[in-house]
Amino acid sequence: MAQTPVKVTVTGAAGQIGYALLFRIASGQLLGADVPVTLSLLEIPQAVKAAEGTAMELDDCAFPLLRGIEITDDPNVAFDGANVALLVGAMPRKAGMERGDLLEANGGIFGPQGKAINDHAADDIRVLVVGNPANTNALIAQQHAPDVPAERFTAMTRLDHNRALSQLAAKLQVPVTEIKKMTIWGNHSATQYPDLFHTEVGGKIAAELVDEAWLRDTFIPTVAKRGAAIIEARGASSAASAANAAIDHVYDWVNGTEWTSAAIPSDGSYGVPEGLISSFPVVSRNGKWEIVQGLEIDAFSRERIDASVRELEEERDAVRQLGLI
Ligand SMILES: NC(=O)C1=CN([C@@H]2O[C@H](COP(=O)(O)OP(=O)(O)OC[C@H]3O[C@@H](n4cnc5c(N)ncnc54)[C@H](O)[C@@H]3O)[C@@H](O)[C@H]2O)C=CC1
Ligand SMILES: O=C([O-])CC(=O)C(=O)O
Repeated sequence: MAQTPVKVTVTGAAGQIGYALLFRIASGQLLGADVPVTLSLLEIPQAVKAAEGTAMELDDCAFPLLRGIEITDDPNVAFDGANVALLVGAMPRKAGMERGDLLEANGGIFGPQGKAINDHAADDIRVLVVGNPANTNALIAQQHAPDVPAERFTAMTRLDHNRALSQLAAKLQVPVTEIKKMTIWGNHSATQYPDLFHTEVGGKIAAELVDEAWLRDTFIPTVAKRGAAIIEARGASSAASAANAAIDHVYDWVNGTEWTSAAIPSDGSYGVPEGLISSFPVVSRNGKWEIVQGLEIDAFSRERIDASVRELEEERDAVRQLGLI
């Protein structure tokens, strides 16, 4: 029997991440090479025409797995029956801004989209928030979707994870595939903590293979500030690498994976207040993210995890003050 296509809704479909993402979804890289999809593209009215242009190009690829494309400026239509929602549509930051500066500008987008997901999405909906500040936008969307299980709302720190893998691989002159158990903790922001104390390279702990000054003064800031470095170099924020990370996140969530990083609602593990959407070491089993348990956290790591979590609490309090949650 023909398989029912999976409906994937992408917001901000006419933006730069959208352009790097849609063709990969349609080619089967988001869910699997045998999973047919329909695409729903949500845009603001002034960008619908550009999204239509992208849809024409998608048609022109004749992707065997792509069973339909819908383009709309109405979230209630876009999320109707959606199985996967990639919330990308939001303003990107410019040179000199921190991601937190986008809180007010972008926060207002995610409440109505959360409500539309609540009211219209399929029962198995999975949501990945990419638009910044991603963790807190995910919290806003989740708070407007009381009927959807809270753990279906996640935010993207996979790009940070992949950046950390690449930086470490270059330092140790090993292929990225040699590196296991990399972790990003906390917020997708400059306070994030890429942790090498549980990372393994050839069976050895990565923190013991590099000197402490490099770890503290080069590795951590390079990973945490990579987004700004890309903006500085490219004149625009990361797009293809962000799309790639979104593909990695959803593919692994649906199909299962060993240790990676994802921002998911805290259950209180590792002292992260319950409910905050914070990055953790995770595995995916049976279509669900699970936090890796039982890790020892030393004082160096504790201080950095706490700082990033404090920032998440401040963002949560700020959006409360703004009446967004
Ligand atoms: N979590 C992460 O690792 C990363 C997050 N980002 C964030 O992703 C977001 C998108 O980045 P780009 O694609 O480069 O931006 P872009 O400006 O190229 O595209 C954004 C698109 O969103 C649309 N949009 C705005 N409001 C919308 C709404 N209410 N509903 C639907 N669509 C809407 C705009 O019309 C535009 O086409 C930014 O917030 C950026 O900071 C970017 C890189 C990495
Ligand atoms: O830094 C930005 O504004 C875009 C982003 O989130 C990233 O590249 O990590």
